[in-house]
Amino acid sequence: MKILKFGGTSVGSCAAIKQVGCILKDYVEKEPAMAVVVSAMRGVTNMLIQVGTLAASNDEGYKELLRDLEETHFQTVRDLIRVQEQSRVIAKVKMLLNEVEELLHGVFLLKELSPRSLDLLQSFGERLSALIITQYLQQEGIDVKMLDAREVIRTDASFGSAKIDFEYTNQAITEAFNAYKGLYIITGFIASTAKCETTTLGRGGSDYTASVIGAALNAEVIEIWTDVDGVMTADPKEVKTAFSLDIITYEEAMELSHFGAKVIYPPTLQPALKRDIPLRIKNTFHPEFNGTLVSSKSQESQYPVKGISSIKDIAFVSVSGSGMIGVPGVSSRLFGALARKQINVILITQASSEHSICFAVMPEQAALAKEAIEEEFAYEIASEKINRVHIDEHLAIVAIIGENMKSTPGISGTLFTALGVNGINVVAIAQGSSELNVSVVVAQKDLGKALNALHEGFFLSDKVTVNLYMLGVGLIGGTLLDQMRKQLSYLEQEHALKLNVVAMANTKKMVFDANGLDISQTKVDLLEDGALSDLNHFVERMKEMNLPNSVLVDCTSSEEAIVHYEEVLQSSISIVTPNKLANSGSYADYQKLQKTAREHGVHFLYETNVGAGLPVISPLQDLKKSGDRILKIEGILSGTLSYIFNTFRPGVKFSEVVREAKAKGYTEPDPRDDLNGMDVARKILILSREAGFELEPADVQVENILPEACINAATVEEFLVELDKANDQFEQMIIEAHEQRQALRFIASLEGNKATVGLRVVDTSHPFYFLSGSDNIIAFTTDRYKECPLVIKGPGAGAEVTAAGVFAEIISIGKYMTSRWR
Ligand SMILES: NC(=O)C1=CN([C@@H]2O[C@H](COP(=O)(O)OP(=O)(O)OC[C@H]3O[C@@H](n4cnc5c(N)ncnc54)[C@H](O)[C@@H]3O)[C@@H](O)[C@H]2O)C=CC1
Ligand SMILES: N[C@@H](CC=O)C(=O)O
Ligand code: NA
Repeated sequence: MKILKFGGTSVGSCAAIKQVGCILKDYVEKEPAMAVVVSAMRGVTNMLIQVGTLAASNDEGYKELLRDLEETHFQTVRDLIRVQEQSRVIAKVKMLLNEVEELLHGVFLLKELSPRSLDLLQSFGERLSALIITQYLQQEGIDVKMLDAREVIRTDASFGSAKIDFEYTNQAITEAFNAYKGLYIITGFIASTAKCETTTLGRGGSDYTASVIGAALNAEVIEIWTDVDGVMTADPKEVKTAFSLDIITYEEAMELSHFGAKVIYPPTLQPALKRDIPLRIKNTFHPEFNGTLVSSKSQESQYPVKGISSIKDIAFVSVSGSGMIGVPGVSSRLFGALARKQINVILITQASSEHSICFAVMPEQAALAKEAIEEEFAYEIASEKINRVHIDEHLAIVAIIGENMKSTPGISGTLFTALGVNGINVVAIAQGSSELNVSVVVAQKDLGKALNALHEGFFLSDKVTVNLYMLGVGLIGGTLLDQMRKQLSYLEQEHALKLNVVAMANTKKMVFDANGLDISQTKVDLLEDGALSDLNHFVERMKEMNLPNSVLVDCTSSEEAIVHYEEVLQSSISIVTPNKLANSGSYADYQKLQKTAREHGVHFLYETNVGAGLPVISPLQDLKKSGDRILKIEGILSGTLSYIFNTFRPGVKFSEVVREAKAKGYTEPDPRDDLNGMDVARKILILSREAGFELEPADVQVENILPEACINAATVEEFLVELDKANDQFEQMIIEAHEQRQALRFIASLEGNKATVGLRVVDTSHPFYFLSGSDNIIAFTTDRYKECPLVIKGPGAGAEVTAAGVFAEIISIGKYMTSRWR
């Protein structure tokens, strides 16, 4: 025998009831013996309570609400029942509703809704739905009969949450099922006293009905049909990657439901559980899916943790003081005082120092808890042996749950790593001695991030999602977007790395989507409907979204952007950037960012600051880390200036070559930053710092090659016009060099702690003579590379290579995140 229970959403509309009909039709062919318990239509119980409350407060408005209630049911009949049968069924429904009307009229006159009347009033929800469903199923040719549970389930008169008389009830159920071998449609939630007064069974009442009937008939399984795919690994509203579990134990179900999984309410299933009757949670709207089996059997599973659950809002109460150490009876007095005030304690922690006891309660009980404890310990508080009670609010509890945790080492390692790398502070920890549940208290604002980080750590360790905030989608950012678009599915399939662009901004617009923007669209389309760009808001939103594994990708050249770096790193968000400004300001600022990133366990990566996509900074860092000493750095660090002096020849206009470099995407947004040596100065400054020298910007000697008028031009266009006028001056320089078989090279060097940048003349014997395109060349002379320097050479500017360098660093963060779980 199978017992099926359909909850409110499963019978909440005409379409849903039709769906139930399909499921049952399918079942009756294969499963001759079964019974079906139904809840009231979705929202109806609440409406009944509301209408009763209005009537009791002598508010005529109850009549209108009653009409809505009538209409809901009439409309369902009209939608489900064939026209020629409608009036007959509507008459039956109307008879029940007339009773409701009479009852409410009495409540209205008496201005009182007693628990007894409320139970009777609520019973109509199930009686109406069972009636309509029975009529519908009969019309569809399914042989069914309605059973009003009040005929078989007997309770005491504790209205609202009545206690069942199992002896009578079990007997009555058996007799009812002996008398009729077909399919019963049974009202959930309601019962009756020996004096035929209607009662209800309290929270989870329809589940309880199914369980009581299942236990009485020793059912083979109880199927709870709802609107989700069984019990999920986490709340899918919070964790998009949550998935449903095949099998869990009663205890796991119990723990999960205690911490907020609303799918079932196991306490009401006790009668069935006592008889070891398994439950299956199924989705009415996805019936072919197997759902979750809840039974006494624990199954070997690839996941030691079965689910992650939470309580959104708790208050954390701390009682501390020297007078607690080694004094027996303190906790008994403490919890006794709470119990007397009916305060429910959700979680308790005590450090072995015994100096404090902390516990969590619902926020609405916090003040009462404080009062109760301060009253109980008034003497100790007055004599300063115990401190005043301290309450922390806006906290939440996250719990990992699973029977197999007890036999699996490393669970807490994963738990704290997942929280730690995402900058989530753990306020308190509690683990039951059964090791079935490990709970941590965290700030409420971190709850979503904590759930996602833990879910990733325990269930998706073979796939990591990195959330990207893209600031600046000009040449480099736009190219990066193009490159990512092409690689998304490859990275996901071959490298278990999902890149989620959750925000994008340029100077004009900004857009956000925590689920990930659809980057198959162009940046123009994506930004079209965005809000007006505002960097402060952008950073605020980043913090509010509070997503795990977050990275800011700053592809601007903006001074305003770097102002936020410290705050971003402090929010446990990594940064990847080609923007050189942050590392080329004051040494103190440079150091501060390095330190902040280290302290918060996040990455600050900027390989593209020097040599674009060429590996320059990381090899230098490796030399330094492995104990080498940097003696000298010499190089051509500007792709633009390299291109210009590799291309510029007598007879060619200098300003035209500059325009070409700009068109090829080598230059800074303002090419003067290249030509005035600033960009190169920044790069040698960054390299010097990476090499261990504490240089300030003013320590770099820069020889500028631009005429004054070019420097002073108001816009890039005006600058290019001015540059046209200076062509002769550059022509003269190149002619002289060519005559000597020499080349012009813009060289940066660092020796000791002296850094210079300027235009030099080199002959064919110089290693920098033979270069082409946008080549950079960098020579490191070190203790280990003394005779022959370590040389890195290759294209050092351009959109594709730079974006690729940024992309590589994003991937390296993803890889690091994946490696955490392996
Ligand atoms: N072109 C190259 O070969 C290389 C460039 N870089 C660096 O890459 C960065 C980007 O360069 P490009 O893409 O050429 O610049 P770009 O001017 O084409 O794009 C900059 C983007 O940043 C946005 N932006 C600027 N300020 C902003 C603000 N305050 N708020 C929001 N958005 C803002 C702009 O709207 C634009 O989308 C620069 O820092 C540059 O130094 C680094 C290595 C090589
Ligand atoms: N404008 C820069 C771009 C790379 O940093 C250059 O020309 O090198
Ligand atoms: Na580089």
